[in-house]
Parts: sequence; structure tokens; C-alpha cells
Amino acid sequence: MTENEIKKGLAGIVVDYTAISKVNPETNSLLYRGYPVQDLAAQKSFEEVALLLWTGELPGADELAEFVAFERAHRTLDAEVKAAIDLLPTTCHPMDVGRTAVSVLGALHPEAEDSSPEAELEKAKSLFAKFPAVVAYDQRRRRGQDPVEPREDLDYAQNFLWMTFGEEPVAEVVDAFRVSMVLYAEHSFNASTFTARVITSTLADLHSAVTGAIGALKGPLHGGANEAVMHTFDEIGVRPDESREEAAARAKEWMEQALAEKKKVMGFGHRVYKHGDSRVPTMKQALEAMVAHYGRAELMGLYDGLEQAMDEAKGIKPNLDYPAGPTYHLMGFATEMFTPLFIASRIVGWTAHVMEQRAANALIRPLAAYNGPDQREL
Ligand SMILES: CC(=O)SCCNC(=O)CCNC(=O)[C@H](O)C(C)(C)COP(=O)(O)OP(=O)(O)OC[C@H]1O[C@@H](n2cnc3c(N)ncnc32)[C@H](O)[C@@H]1OP(=O)(O)O
Ligand SMILES: O=C([O-])CC(=O)C(=O)O
Repeated sequence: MTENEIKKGLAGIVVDYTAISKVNPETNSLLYRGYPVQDLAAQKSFEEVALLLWTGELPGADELAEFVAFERAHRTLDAEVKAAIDLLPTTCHPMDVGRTAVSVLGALHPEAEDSSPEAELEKAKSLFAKFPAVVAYDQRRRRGQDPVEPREDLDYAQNFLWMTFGEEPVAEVVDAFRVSMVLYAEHSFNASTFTARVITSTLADLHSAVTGAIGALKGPLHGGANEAVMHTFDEIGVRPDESREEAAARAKEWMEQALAEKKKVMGFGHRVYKHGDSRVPTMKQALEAMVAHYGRAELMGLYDGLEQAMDEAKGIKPNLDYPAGPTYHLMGFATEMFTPLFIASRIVGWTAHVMEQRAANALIRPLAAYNGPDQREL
């Protein structure tokens, strides 16, 4: 086997079919089950998008009402999950908390080992409903605040923000949050989804697949980048009293220096998109709405300054994590909670892929070219 035959990182390798989403870097588009993600983000609730991704079709009124009722009835943090989180120090990363919580939910689920399509869909819906309370509880305990019980009169996005901040969120913030959930929900064979499919391919259970996927999402080359973007902003210095132009100038200078030092700047670049991420314009609009709502134009200066300097120097474009990071910051989430928010959304894509993998399974087991020592005597 030659060097050229080895596809490091499986770059450019097509490993299977999927009918869940289509990422097209040529047209810079992303379709969920055939629908452009921008249209879904503009017109549909996250609950509707979840059903679309799981079942292949947008729900009718009855199906949606049934799921909404299920979701609202399953939002409370289980006592065992709460106890497990309480055992973890607040010095650990919230992704560790999310990973542990899903693992505990798997151990508790009475149908954990039932991989019939009906049981898998029920488990996916249950994780969708239960995970926000994990994020909200962890965010509040880290801030020394008491937990806030879910409210059945609020939709998914409203209730998520309610449980986290203990205040009824305003419509603009709910909408930006909903948009972020829709955009983060699914992206074909990304590293975490592929992890979920590898685990499923051994015929392991759905919660194991999602637990493993969370591990893959944590890294800064994948989901961890939304958190890392905010660390970059903090390193440059977030100064709310500064003008947009001043902030942009400082950000440009920072980026020039970072690139001169050959640093990788998180929130830029993508394995598949090379001319820009299809989701960024929609997420950037949501960020701009938050910037206007909170009166923080200077953050947009940092955003534009980094983007322009990266584009001028290397032609590398931002990915979804770039606008999502500062959006969550403005909403009031602690930086370390950004990637758990990504989990809450991507649970939908992961579980859709678990079901798809299960339905037409082949054990995923590639080959390696051995380059260790030749056979030798003991
Ligand atoms: C929602 C998501 O998960 S989106 C991805 C989030 N991840 C990030 O934002 C992390 C930062 N970005 C990166 O590390 C990369 O762009 C990846 C991992 C996302 C994609 O990487 P790959 O397709 O493997 O490209 P690769 O890392 O080989 O980069 C190609 C070239 O662009 C450069 N490059 C790519 N991204 C960046 C970046 N963010 N900052 C600086 N240079 C970069 C590389 O240094 C490399 O340059 P070289 O050829 O001179 O060595
Ligand atoms: O597709 C990828 O490699 C990463 C990504 O953008 C995502 O998972 O949303």
C-alpha cells in the first residue's frame, strides 16, 4: 500500500448512503430530507424539524401535537441523573456532565436494549425532551443558583431558556435560539455522527451511540469550536464601550499575528465546505438580531475584523460555530455551556443516523497499513 492510497481522516471517502441530509459544497447548500435548511430555520419549529429528520417527512397537525405533548411531559430531570451530576465537580467540563447524563439515561431506560424502530424513535424523542434540563441544571449549579422547574405552557426553545435563566425569554431571543437549534441539528457524516454510526454498527444500543458521539463532539476541531470562538474574543478583549470600528481593527491585528504564528483559529475552515458554510448566513442574521437586541455592536466589530483578516490572508471562511458562539454569549450562557447546547440539537441528527444505520447495517471496520517493526523473536 502506498502513501497515496491511505486516506488520512477518511477525507473525500464516501462510506455509505444517507437520506437524512445532503451537504453540497458546490452549491453551498444543506438540505434536511430535501428541504433547504434556511427555509426550515425561517418557518419551522425545532420540534417539527426533529420529526422531519427522524421520520423523513414534516409532521401533520396531529403527529406534531402528539410529539409536543410528549416532549412537554418528559422535561423533568430524573432524580438519578440529578444525583449523578451532583457527584461531579463543577471543575469538570460541562461536556463531561452531558456525556455522563446520557449514559445514566441509557442505564435507566427500560427499553435500552430494544432496537426495534418504534423503541429507537421513542428513545430519540425522550433524549430530545430530557437533555435541556441537564444543560440548564448544570449551568445553574455552576452559578450557585437553584434549579428551575420546566413549564409545560412553553415551547422547547422558550422552556430551555426559562429553565436556564429563570426568566421568561423575549421573542427575539427565543427565535435566535430556535434558529441555532435547527441549524445545528444535522450535518451528514461529521465526526460525531460517524462515531454514533460506528457504535451502532456493532449493534450496541442508542444511548451508547449518543454517549460516544458526545465524546467526539467535545473536541475543538468539531463542536468544541463554538466555545473556542468565545475564548478568542476574550483573548482579543471584549470591550462593550468600544466602537464597532475600533473592535474590528483590534481583531484584524490579532488575527494577523495569530496567522503569522501559524495558529489554527477555531470557528474557521471546514472539511467539506471550502467556500463557506451554508448555515453561516442564517446564523449570522440571528447573531445580528441579538447584537441589536442587547446593543452590542462592538461584538460585530470583533466578528467582522477576524473574518476579514482570515479571508484576506488565507481565503478561509467561518463555519457555523463562529456566529453561534457570540450568539450564545449574548443570550447569557457561560462559554463552557456552548458545546452542550450543540448536543441538545445534534441529538436529533445522531439518533436519526442511529436508526438509518440500524436499518441497513454493516459493521464499520476499515483497514490500516501496518508500519511497525517487522516480525521479531521474543
Ligand atoms: C460545526 C463544526 O464542527 S464545523 C468545524 C469546527 N472546527 C473548527 O472551527 C476548528 C478549526 N478548523 C480546522 O481545524 C479545520 O478547518 C477543520 C478541522 C475544520 C477542517 O480541516 P481539514 O479539512 O482537515 O483541513 P486542514 O486542517 O488540513 O486545513 C487545510 C489548510 O488550511 C489551514 N486551516 C484550516 N482551518 C484553519 C483555521 N481554522 N485556522 C488557520 N488555518 C486553517 C490549515 O492549517 C491547512 O493549511 P496548510 O495546508 O498550509 O497546512
Ligand atoms: O460536517 C462537519 O464535519 C462538521 C459540521 O459542520 C457539523 O457537524 O455540523
